[in-house]
Amino acid sequence: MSARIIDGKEFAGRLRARVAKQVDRVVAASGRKPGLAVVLVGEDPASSVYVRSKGKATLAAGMESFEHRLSADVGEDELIALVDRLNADPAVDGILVQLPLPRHIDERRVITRIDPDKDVDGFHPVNAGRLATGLEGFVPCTPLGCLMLLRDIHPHLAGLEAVVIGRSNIVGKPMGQLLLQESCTVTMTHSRTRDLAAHVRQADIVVAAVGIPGFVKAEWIKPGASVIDVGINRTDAGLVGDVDSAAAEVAGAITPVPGGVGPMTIAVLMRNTLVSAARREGVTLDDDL
Ligand SMILES: Nc1nc2c(c(=O)[nH]1)N[C@@H](CN(C=O)c1ccc(C(=O)N[C@@H](CCC(=O)O)C(=O)O)cc1)CN2
Repeated sequence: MSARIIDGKEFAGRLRARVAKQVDRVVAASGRKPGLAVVLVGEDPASSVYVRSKGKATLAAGMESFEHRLSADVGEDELIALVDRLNADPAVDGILVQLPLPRHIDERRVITRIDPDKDVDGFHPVNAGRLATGLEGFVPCTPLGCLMLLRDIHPHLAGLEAVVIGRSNIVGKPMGQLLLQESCTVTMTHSRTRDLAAHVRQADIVVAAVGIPGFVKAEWIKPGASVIDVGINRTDAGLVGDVDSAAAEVAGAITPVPGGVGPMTIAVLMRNTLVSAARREGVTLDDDL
């Protein structure tokens, strides 16, 4: 049996179209477009591509894009000063500092300086706490995108066994929280989990976010399970995920790499930016976001 291939690119396109349709509500209420500020430090080629894509997607949605490119040797204090200016700028609804940052900059200090109510990446500890306690805040884009794909496959997630592989603050931990909120039975695993295969074999849902090419083997997957592959690993063979490609013969549904989770990250960022602007301006949005 071959798995249904989950077309994240197509799903993301539809989400971006729904966002674009509702931007006018903020414009009508406030006389201004929602604004997203993206900060890139250095010239990492992949990060440069992602930042360019974010700028293009922001403009395509009818929102304002503010791009700040700083040299790789910028001082931490200078970066913090920029974040402070963006926090205070009324035209900016969302602030995103592209990661990873150069090693001389303390990523945590920068992230915690962003106003939590403009933190459309959902990385600030206040937003992590809001997610963990069920309060309204911002949820990191990649795991929220994964959840949207999963909800599409499983209209009833409650009671399903979910295994998350990876415990990063950006994907693994928030993914676990989101699945828990959906009443899944969640097992958090990582590279030091004993007998990972045994955990994965029990899972109706597997989310792999470890950053190791082909780490999750096809024979670990329960037949019919839904597999969300968050890995984007650059190898000699091109871009590959964290899940062995043969898993598509066993799973019920699986995300491809590329074209699966990746495009959802930027689409959800557009969604979070619109939501931020709507909250700040007291505008009500449709539930389909
Ligand atoms: N501040 C942030 N930094 C980073 C985030 C983030 O959400 N916020 N996530 C990643 C990078 N990222 C967005 O920033 C991102 C990664 C991948 C894709 C994507 O569409 N990937 C394509 C493949 C494109 C390629 O060739 O690389 C796909 O999977 O189809 C979009 C955004 C780390 N940093």
